[in-house]
Amino acid sequence: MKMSDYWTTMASLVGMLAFCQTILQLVFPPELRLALIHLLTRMRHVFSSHTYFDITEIDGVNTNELYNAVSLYLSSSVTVNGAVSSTSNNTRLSLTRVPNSSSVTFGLSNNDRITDVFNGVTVLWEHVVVQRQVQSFSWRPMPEEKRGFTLQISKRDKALVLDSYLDHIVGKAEEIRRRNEERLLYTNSRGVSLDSRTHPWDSVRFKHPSTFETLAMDPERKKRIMEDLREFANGQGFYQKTGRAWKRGYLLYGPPGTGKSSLIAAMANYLGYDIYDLELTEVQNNSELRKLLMKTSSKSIIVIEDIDCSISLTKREKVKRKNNNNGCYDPDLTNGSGLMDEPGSSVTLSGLLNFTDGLWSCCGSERIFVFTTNHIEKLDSALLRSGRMDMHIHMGFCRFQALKILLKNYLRMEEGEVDGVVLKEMEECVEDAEITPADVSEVLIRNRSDAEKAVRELLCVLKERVVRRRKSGGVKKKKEEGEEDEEEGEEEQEKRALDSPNGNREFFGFEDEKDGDEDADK
Ligand SMILES: Nc1ncnc2c1ncn2[C@@H]1O[C@H](COP(=O)(O)OP(=O)(O)OP(=O)(O)O)[C@@H](O)[C@H]1O
Ligand SMILES: [Mg+2]
Repeated sequence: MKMSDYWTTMASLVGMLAFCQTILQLVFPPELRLALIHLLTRMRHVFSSHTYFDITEIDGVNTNELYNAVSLYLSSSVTVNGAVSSTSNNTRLSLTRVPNSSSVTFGLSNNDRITDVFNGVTVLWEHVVVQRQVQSFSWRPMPEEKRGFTLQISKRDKALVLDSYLDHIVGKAEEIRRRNEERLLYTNSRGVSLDSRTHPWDSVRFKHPSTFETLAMDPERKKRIMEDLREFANGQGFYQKTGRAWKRGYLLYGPPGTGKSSLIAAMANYLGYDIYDLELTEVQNNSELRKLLMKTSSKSIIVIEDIDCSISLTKREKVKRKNNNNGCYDPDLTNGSGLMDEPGSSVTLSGLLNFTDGLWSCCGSERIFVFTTNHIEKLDSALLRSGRMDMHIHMGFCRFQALKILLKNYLRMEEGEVDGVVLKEMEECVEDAEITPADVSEVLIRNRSDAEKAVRELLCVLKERVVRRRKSGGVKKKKEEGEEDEEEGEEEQEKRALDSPNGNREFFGFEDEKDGDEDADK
């Protein structure tokens, strides 16, 4: 018998069995009917070219996590770009909105089907809902309906499901869950009791609109950061294999208004993480800092803004001056700052480094530390040393690529829609103008109802700034260094400072400090 004949015969047999099932439902009493239906279903499955997997909502008495995961997963495959995909037009969708979420999710209605394609294999999902038989007594009341998903997959592709499809579904569902839930912004306040019962962090809903799409930044750098974040979030296996704590540190530096806080918000929105905004000045000592860390959840970003303004670092430098032994100061050998003078009285650099680096940083997992500063040169070399913060990101003045993103954000103007001559002029002067994205935004917001006017005014502002800077000697005639610009210079400077111990001292302002001290003494 030919293969095709074989399958045709099988298909007619399966069809016949299905027909018998329907007849049975009409003719026999319920108990007998149920038993025969079971028998016929089994026979149908034996002769069918497909394998079936049942995923019921309640497994014994416990809720089946896989059911919820499939439900969420299918809700995402139903909506692609807002359009209904991979379902026939007849498919009914149910709409749900979970508490604390602003987004609506689609789901498969009762007894409807949907196809999904994974690694080139098409599978069929059916949402099976049947009425549960009435229970006379139960310790745990069951829902009236018995719900489950049936996955139909070709027998030859069975291994695929067991190997990777279900893992894929669980991973995707987790991602959707995080995306749908609203994120929280936590902050610490002074004097909160840190006993085991109270929560030292206050939280509010975090609804910052900043995303990587709206962030005005060079697209290449943006892409690199996004890849880095994605790799981190998906890197559980890597961190386990290499024996590293599953955490990552970013140092964002640059002038005010260049988007450091906006980048943090974009990171949180991108990964769906909560933010812990740690106010270091409110933390009384290292042990309080440690307790705060212990009460953060995983999948979170722990932020310390303006780290150079933190009291601990200033104190540390004062102690360093007192203890200075011919400039051979090593922040890692001493235990940091004011500790020696005032034990336990304040947060010290070593306490902070333990917080990010030491054993305590590993309680919990999947955490990102972000420090920001306007003055990287004021930071202690111990914080900048390699291995401390994994990525140093310079947020600089607005450049042409970033400017175009801002025009799109605020005026909805694509590159082609702006007058070519004006755009060219902007390109020529934007770097010399040394304008922050915040200042550009301000001009655009002010004139957002009239895009033409906004662009004209922005060009005037840029030109004025260039003229002003030229007068004050801030702009060189023409950059002979070509593209070797200031940003590169700053990063180079940072590297050089770290490489050389003497350079280090200058770069991190140890020389300036003397003046500062003298001022203070006066
Ligand atoms: N790179 C950017 N992309 C998009 N918007 C930006 C960017 N930089 C600044 N802005 C705009 O300027 C405002 C201030 O930016 P933001 O608070 O992120 O700057 P910052 O670098 O954190 O400043 P500070 O050092 O003062 O904390 C933001 O609300 C945002 O609208
Ligand atoms: Mg900020």
